[in-house]
Amino acid sequence: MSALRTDVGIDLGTATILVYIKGKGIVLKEPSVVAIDQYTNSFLAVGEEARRMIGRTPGNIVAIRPLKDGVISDYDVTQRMLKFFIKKAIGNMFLKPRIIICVPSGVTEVEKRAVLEASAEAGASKTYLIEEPVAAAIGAGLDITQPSGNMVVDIGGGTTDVAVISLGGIVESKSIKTAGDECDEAIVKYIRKKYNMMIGDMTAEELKKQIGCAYPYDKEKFAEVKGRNLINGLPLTVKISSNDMLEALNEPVREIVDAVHYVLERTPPELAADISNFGIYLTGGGALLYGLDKLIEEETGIKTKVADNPVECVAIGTGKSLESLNLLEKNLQKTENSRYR
Ligand SMILES: Nc1ncnc2c1ncn2[C@@H]1O[C@H](COP(=O)(O)OP(=O)(O)OP(=O)(O)O)[C@@H](O)[C@H]1O
Repeated sequence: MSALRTDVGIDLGTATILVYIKGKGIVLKEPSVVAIDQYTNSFLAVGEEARRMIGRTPGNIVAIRPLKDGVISDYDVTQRMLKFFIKKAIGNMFLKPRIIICVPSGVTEVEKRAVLEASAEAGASKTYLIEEPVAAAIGAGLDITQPSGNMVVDIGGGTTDVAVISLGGIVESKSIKTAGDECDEAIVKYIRKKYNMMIGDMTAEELKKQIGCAYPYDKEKFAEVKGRNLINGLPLTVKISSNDMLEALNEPVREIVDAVHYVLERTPPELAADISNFGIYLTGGGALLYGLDKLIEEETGIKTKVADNPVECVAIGTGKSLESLNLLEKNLQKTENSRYR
């Protein structure tokens, strides 16, 4: 019977949800967004379709991200969303799956419980939690089972997790609520102040992906951005430069670099020596911000590398940990669903 059981790994991210099925790999990757009709409380759209509705909905419809800031801010919606994605990814199973879900390293016991309950409600037979930096390190291809220090900086939508991992566990870490979303907000604020123009979060995110940077490009880049003129209320188009982006993103980027320093300063010397040999690995979508690796390398003097497939690292790591559930057992918090029924 056990051969029929499916093991599922989920990266329940604030920006993206990825589902990994043992033996198949990543089968689903969608924005963690739902559009809800407030009159009926029913879901109108989930995932990519709902993301396109952000900032464009009439009064009775809201497009929300229930996991904003790396925590479950709307429990009921998260639960329904998780259930929807699990069903979409695996269909109706004969045997209920075992599920490993990734959570940011700073989550509270209450938030962990909320994730476990949501998973149970979504049909898991057993749910295990794995801390995001551990999954990110495994996904980045680091051998964390050895007694040597590995540093991972996972920059997601809502949180940045900086962690030093050795022997499969976190030795030192810091989780801050500054990541991709804060960068988008910083861009919105900067453009409002400098150009008297209001742009939406999605436009800011596009701009960040196009010409955003944490370190100057060799050759300055430009992009046109459309928004609303705050003085006369009319549509406006402005040409923005990558140097604008550098200035706009200075504060959130600085907070991320400071978090790396904070963890390095508290890392035991033997492990710090390992990190300076092996380097720092950046994972998560935020790792794709141009020049962040260069900046961290310059500021710490330690070789810094963006992992392959940074957006998928956590899901891949969660998936790989399914293969060695027993080995990682001590880092996983096991919960029988029956406790929550
Ligand atoms: N090319 C890019 N340049 C800069 N940022 C990017 C790029 N591609 C994606 N991002 C950002 O990465 C973030 C999403 O990353 P990811 O999918 O790893 O987050 P998450 O795992 O859902 O969030 P969290 O770890 O906080 O739960 C978004 O803020 C997105 O704008």
